[in-house]
Amino acid sequence: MIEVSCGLVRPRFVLDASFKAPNGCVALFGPSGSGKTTIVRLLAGLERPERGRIVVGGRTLVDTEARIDVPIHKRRVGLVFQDGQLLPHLSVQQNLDYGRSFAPRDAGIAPFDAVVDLLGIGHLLKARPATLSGGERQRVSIGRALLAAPRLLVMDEPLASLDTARKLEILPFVERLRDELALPIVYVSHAVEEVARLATTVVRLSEGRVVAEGSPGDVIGASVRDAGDASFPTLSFVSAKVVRERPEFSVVILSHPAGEIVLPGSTLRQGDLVRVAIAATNVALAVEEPRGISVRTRLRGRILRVEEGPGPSVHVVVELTGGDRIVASLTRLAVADLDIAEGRDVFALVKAVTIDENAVATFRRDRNAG
Ligand SMILES: Nc1ncnc2c1ncn2[C@@H]1O[C@H](COP(=O)(O)OP(=O)(O)OP(=O)(O)O)[C@@H](O)[C@H]1O
Repeated sequence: MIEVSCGLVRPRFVLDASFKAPNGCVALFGPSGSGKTTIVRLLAGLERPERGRIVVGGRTLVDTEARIDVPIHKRRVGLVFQDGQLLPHLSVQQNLDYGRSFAPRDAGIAPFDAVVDLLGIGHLLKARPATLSGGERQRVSIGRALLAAPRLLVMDEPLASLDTARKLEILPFVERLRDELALPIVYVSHAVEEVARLATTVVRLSEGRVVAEGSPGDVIGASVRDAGDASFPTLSFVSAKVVRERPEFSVVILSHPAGEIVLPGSTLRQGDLVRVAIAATNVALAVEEPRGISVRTRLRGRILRVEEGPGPSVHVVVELTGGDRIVASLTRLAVADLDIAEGRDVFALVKAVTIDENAVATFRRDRNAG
């Protein structure tokens, strides 16, 4: 469990944030200046709250009333920032050793080979940071943080400086930390697709306060419409299992009670349980089964409600056969022409190529499913 309840006042900013999240990956999400990095600094001990408490895994790091303030080097909080911050004059091996030197004696010998293996950096040990790609540098900085035997890993925009291909290279490693090492992670990001993929709990911040807290589906999914952040896309989350791999087309086929889902991607394997984030703008509706159409993903469902608004488009919420909801963004003209209304049976159509691979969460262990 990660519990934060902190207040502090700066000249133009007031933080008054509380959340309680089970172990897993807790994403701090919100617009610029909402207080994400401030919470990171409080967790790491780089800053002190004026009042409040921070408890991680039953260990109190801060309690202003009880005058507890565990010093930085005893917190066992590993930090990974956007720009890796490796020591340039040292090799990868020496950078990793430097991280290991922070591991407390009673933490036992950090499993160096296991960390190197987990992050796939064994072939880089002799290299200098300047000769690594951005993705490799981030893997090394994650390794350095892990070797200090942290009890909590805090990642502040760790992928922000990487392109899509490099992000796809790192995300599976972060998933392994979450699932295989069961290391609690606090993850800061602006990118909704990263949050959709990694988070087990999302804490949404606005102006120093927690405005929503819960599962990704609840906080950034279909059930909660935009709470004042216009740049925030409406996403739906659909969970399904990979039943077939079609490597010749670089796609996999998922089975959902409402129909098959085709996903681009080469890293998913048969049997994987995945949670796919689908943007409402990428969903179309058909009132009868379409034929002779290129869209492969055609999910059966029934319209739950039509969320009227003043603009040209509306959100139509569809309850899929067998569970999960999907939101389609349609013009009001289409809604009128097709007589789209509550209770009507429809097919939700999703073009596979519109699904962002970065937003597909894979759960190889059932405890994180859902
Ligand atoms: N050292 C400081 N002194 C005074 N104000 C600060 C300081 N650091 C940050 N702030 C202010 O605190 C507020 C919250 O900043 P914070 O960095 O936590 O936001 P954030 O959500 O991480 O934003 P971003 O996504 O842009 O990184 C901002 O208004 C910022 O200007």
